[in-house]
Amino acid sequence: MHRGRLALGLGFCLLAGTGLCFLWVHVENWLPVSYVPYYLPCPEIFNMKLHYRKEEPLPPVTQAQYPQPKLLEQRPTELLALTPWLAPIVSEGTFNPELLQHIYQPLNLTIGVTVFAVGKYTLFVQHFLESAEEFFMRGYRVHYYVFTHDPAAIPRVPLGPGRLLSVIPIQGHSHWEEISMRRMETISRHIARRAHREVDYLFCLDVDMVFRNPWGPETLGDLVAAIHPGYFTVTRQQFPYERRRASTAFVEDSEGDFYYGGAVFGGRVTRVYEFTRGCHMAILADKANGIMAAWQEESHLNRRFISHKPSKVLSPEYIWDDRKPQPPCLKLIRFSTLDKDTSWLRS
Ligand SMILES: CC(=O)N[C@H]1[C@@H](OP(=O)(O)OP(=O)(O)OC[C@H]2O[C@@H](n3ccc(=O)[nH]c3=O)[C@H](O)[C@@H]2O)O[C@H](CO)[C@H](O)[C@@H]1O
Ligand SMILES: [Mn+2]
Repeated sequence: MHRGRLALGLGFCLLAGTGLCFLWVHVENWLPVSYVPYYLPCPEIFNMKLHYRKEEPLPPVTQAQYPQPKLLEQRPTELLALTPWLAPIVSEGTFNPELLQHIYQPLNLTIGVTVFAVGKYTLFVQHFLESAEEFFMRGYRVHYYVFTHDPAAIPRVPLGPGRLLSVIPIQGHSHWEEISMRRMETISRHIARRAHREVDYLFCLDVDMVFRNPWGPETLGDLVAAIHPGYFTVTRQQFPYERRRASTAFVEDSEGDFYYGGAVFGGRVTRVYEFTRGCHMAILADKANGIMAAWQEESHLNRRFISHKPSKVLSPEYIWDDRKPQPPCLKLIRFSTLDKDTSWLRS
């Protein structure tokens, strides 16, 4: 009698167990997959629902051998106007501002700008915003996003009609490299959470800079890069790319088009999302391997622009440096880095 009950009980347990296993296999297929490699410093990004678009991202360009395009290819005072992949290189004289105004003004676009002001860099915000109000996308709707550890330190600069300022609190970091590199992560999250609903295009700029001449709709494009003022006359072997194979930002001697500056990039908000997210992932992979690229996020940006070509390139008019004299090939300077006391600022 006892044996019979035991056998029945065991049989029931076996049946229930098999049933539960079967159910689990099916339910598991429906659960969202989460990839959380244990070693990553910020694994939450893998669990966030960041994809809000339906389009598929463009596949990366695989390595190809071709001669380096030279900005000063023709005459010393004339800049190249087209890349080998047919992206326009924007400089004074290559576009008609009135015509562009007629085309872009009716589109009622909103242009976003991200700037970071952490630590002593809050000192730059006033001059940056005042000069942007004078020269940046005049007559367009503009939304400035200022990321800072200290919102009280951000001055309330008077803004023109249709122009908005959002101050977004972020965590400060003790190392300037970390502050600078973390921008890729913060920007991609900010687009996913908020900016994709608020702006059509987004420019990501350094704050230690000022606008000196008009920056208008000629700069709008899907994915926009700016040629670094320090390297437009040298060969690609001399570009300060990351040259250690251990880094995800590694670039071969035979690769590279222009050396782009980390202080200016942008494009359509969805493309900037993909771009910053890709750079952030590469930075995380380097971190996991205990490596920091030669020029931090600028190295990752340059690596990514080799395989994901910009659709528009801005000449150094859009990213100059006050410490350099204006060369004859640049008819005007539109946006420039201030001569700053770097060691004091970063201390
Ligand atoms: C000439 C030169 O050396 N250029 C490099 C340097 O650019 P920069 O000297 O332009 O770097 P930077 O000191 O302007 O830092 C970049 C930006 O990060 C923000 N920020 C940075 C530090 C800080 O304590 N608080 C803060 O808010 C701020 O918006 C600043 O504009 O560093 C970058 C790496 O990031 C790139 O490698 C550049 O090639
Ligand atoms: Mn800077």
